[in-house]
Amino acid sequence: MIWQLFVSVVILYGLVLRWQARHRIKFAKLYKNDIKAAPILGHSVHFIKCKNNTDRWKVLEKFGREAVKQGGTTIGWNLHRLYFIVADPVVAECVMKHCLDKDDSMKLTLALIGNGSSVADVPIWRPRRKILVSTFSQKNLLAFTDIFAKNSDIMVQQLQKVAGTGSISISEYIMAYAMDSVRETSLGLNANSQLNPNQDLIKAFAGSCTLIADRIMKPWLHFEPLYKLTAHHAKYMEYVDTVLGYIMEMIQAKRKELAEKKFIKKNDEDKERIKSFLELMIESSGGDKGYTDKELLEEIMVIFTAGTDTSTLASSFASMLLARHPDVQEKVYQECKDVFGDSNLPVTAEELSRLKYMGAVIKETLRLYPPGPILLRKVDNDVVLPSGDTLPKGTGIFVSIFAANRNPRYWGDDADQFRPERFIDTQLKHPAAFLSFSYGPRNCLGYRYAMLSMKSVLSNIVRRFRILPVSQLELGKPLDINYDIMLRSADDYKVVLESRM
Ligand code: HEM
Repeated sequence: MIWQLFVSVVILYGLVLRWQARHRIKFAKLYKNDIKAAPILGHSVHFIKCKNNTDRWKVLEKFGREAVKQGGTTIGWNLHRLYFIVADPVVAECVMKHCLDKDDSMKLTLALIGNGSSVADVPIWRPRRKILVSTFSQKNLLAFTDIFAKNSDIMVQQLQKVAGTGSISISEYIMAYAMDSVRETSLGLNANSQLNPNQDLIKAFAGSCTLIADRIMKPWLHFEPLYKLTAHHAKYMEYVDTVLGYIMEMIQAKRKELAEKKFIKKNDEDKERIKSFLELMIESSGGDKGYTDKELLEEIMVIFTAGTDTSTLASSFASMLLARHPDVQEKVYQECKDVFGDSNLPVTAEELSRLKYMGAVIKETLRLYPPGPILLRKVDNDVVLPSGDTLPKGTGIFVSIFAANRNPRYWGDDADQFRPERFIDTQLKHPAAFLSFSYGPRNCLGYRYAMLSMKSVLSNIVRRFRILPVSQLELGKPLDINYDIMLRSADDYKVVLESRM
């Protein structure tokens, strides 16, 4: 009797879910996907078979490529949840304009970022985005170039110590540079972790990001009440408390400093001082009447999380690609010689703006290896697609930046080849054809910051070192990649540096 009751409840629940999903089921029938789906599990069956993140990435890549094969879009079922998979710029432009809410999986970062603008729901995000935009002004960014120049000089001094000693993992050095630059531009603190690497904040920040990525890839850790019982959660909270405690102290100190300065007349030195994101956010949000300490903490965490790993990965991938394409590296080197001559002075914003070919190398790197290869959003209201079909509320959006950036319809038959000239010779076929920094009202705010920072790093490396592959067999070959919510090198970013001096 109990058994029959249980079966009846399960069947009834299934019917309710199906009735709720009726518009999505109708929509799904309009799209073809040649990748087989299993009953109940849907396409998520392909993830169950994966042994590690490399296997998971292969499945995700396959879905993106399937969308391209089917004309730019396809669908995928994750249990009863429907995802609309997009690898076409025209459709991407539409969904990224109209679907601004992030997928629920982003909520797994809650303890670290809270309601920070990169993950917040639209009503919280919209006013915060306005404040953030004003802090990324051209004037502020150009002032940050001095910080990038100083820190990238320290980075090459560290690299000089290991040049000529065999293969090194270049991302370790670039990550230390990025942490110092982000910390200095966001908090105004010159912490110099490149010279003192064993700092609690650095370890705790890196540890918390690793644990978030690990959790996102393990669906059994997604259910919050159960997750809270695990050792994983305990370790994560230990890291989070260290990071947030440190930044909160900095916020309170800055508030105190600003309150004391209010009554002192500004002198010339004060006017020329570089203002950090923290100070700019306090001012732009309305000073004492603006952001609370908690809101400031959340927005600083956005800059930390959005700004460190992304540009570290891009500069590290670019270094590996330069090692595998010596002809491209030679052109970058010649351009650096034209712009900097024999100067060993810190780079300036004006000089960085003249590095056009290097700009193309960075974009081509980001096109082929976008640090965030997948973008997940959700549909809160029905959206009419360019095809005239209605994308129903409740559907998930999976934009495969990786596949769209390699879509041959927009990039030609050599779309998988590393060819920086394509960013110099030709115009984009569609404004959303290059999606690495996303597109639309919720795109990346750090684009210009990242370009200045990456040019500073790469110009300093290329001027001082010849970057070589670990083996001659790697020459001209694409990179082997891995995934843990970010695209990573499967070869630990290994290169060999040879001093040019
Ligand atoms: C190569 C480097 C970078 C890449 C490839 C990149 C890419 C992205 C992507 C794909 C998004 C998601 C946008 C969306 O959901 O549509 C994003 C958001 C964001 N990025 Fe970046 N990013 C980079 C560097 C940076 C840096 C250095 C900063 C800050 C210093 C930054 C700040 C932000 C912020 C604030 C957002 C949230 C925007 C919003 O939700 O309104 N990014 N970025």
